[in-house]
Order: sequence, then C-alpha cells, then structure tokens
Amino acid sequence: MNLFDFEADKTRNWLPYDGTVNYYGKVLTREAADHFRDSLLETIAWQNDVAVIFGKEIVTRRKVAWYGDQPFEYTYSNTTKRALPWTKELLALKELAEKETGETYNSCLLNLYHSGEEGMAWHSDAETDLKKDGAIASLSFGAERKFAFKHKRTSDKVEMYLEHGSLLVMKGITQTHWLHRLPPSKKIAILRVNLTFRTIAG
Ligand SMILES: O=C(O)CCC(=O)C(=O)O
Ligand SMILES: [Fe+2]
Repeated sequence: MNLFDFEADKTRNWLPYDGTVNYYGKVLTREAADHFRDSLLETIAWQNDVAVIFGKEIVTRRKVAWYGDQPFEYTYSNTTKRALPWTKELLALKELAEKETGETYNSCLLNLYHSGEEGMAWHSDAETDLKKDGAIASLSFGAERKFAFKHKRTSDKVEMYLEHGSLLVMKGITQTHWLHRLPPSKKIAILRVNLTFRTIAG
C-alpha cells in the first residue's frame, strides 16, 4: 500500500451541482507526455486566433487549430474554420480520451499558450453545432495551469490545476450552467498545449 498515493479520484465530481467534471490526473507517463507536447508543437497547423473584444477584432497571441472526422465548419468572430483531417498523434490521443472517459468524440480544438500571460476568458462550450450536453475531454501538456469554473447564476467558483499529461472531462449539463476559464499567470514562463475533444452534431 502506498500512503503517499495522490492519484486523482476520477469518480469525484468537482462541481457541487448542475453538471459533472471529473479529473483523471496524469494519464500518460512523463516521457509520453513530453513526446506528445513536442510532436504536437511540430505537426499541428497552428494559427493565431481572432477574437472580438468590446466590438473590436483582435488577433490573439494564443494559437489554435481545429481537427475532425470530417471537414466540419466552425464559425465565430466572422471567421469560418474547417476541420483538418486527424494526424497520427491526434488519433492516438483521441483513442486514449475515448478509452478513459467511455465517450466518443469527432473533433478537437487545440490551444497553444506560449506562457502564463496567455489564457482564456470566461466562456462555456455550448455552440449550436456542438452536441447538446455532449462530453468534452480536455488533455493538457506543458505548464501546469489553474483552471476555474463559475456558476452562471450563483457565481459559485471551483478551481483546480491541470497537470502535464492530464485528462479532464466536462459532461452532462455543465456547459449550460457553468462558465470556465484559464486564468493568466505572470509567474508561468513555459508553454502549454491543450486539446479539447468534442462532438459536433451531424
Ligand atoms: O486550455 C484549456 O484548458 C481550456 C480551453 C477551453 O476552454 C476551450 O478550448 O474551450
Ligand atoms: Fe472551453
């Protein structure tokens, strides 16, 4: 028996109500996680994202990419993105996420944060093209970053840390009731890659 086994309890629901968030902790060895971080940096067609802030279009430093089973279209901020075909690494990671979470996914949004100064503002992932209440599996590589949830009505907050090579799943009515964000942190100098596997309703 290991008394110092801090392995994540994947059955724990991190949300107190109105949704389900499970954290699986590290699902890859350090070596495998390093390998995927490096190969994703090289093989993914990273592009700067466009965001509208107070009605003004700005190009974010954060980079994004969009892959899927089919050339799904994804429209926001007046730009339409078409999903690219899976790469070898993404297919392997999709299978890992499916096996661990017991769900299936047909697309993946990738984010590259060059340092802690880049983050993602409060939002929920409930675009009309996404399957309603579909599970979203999030794999993280690189810098360990804080991830936060805020209830839309009560403003209750839940915070957690996403480790290198870790898996998180958000499911059920989570996106209807909770916002999430990746807060910026001036203390973090290294990059982070995040993959969110989703289901586009066909
Ligand atoms: O980087 C993360 O952990 C979250 C990304 C996210 O929320 C999204 O892509 O919708
Ligand atoms: Fe999100």
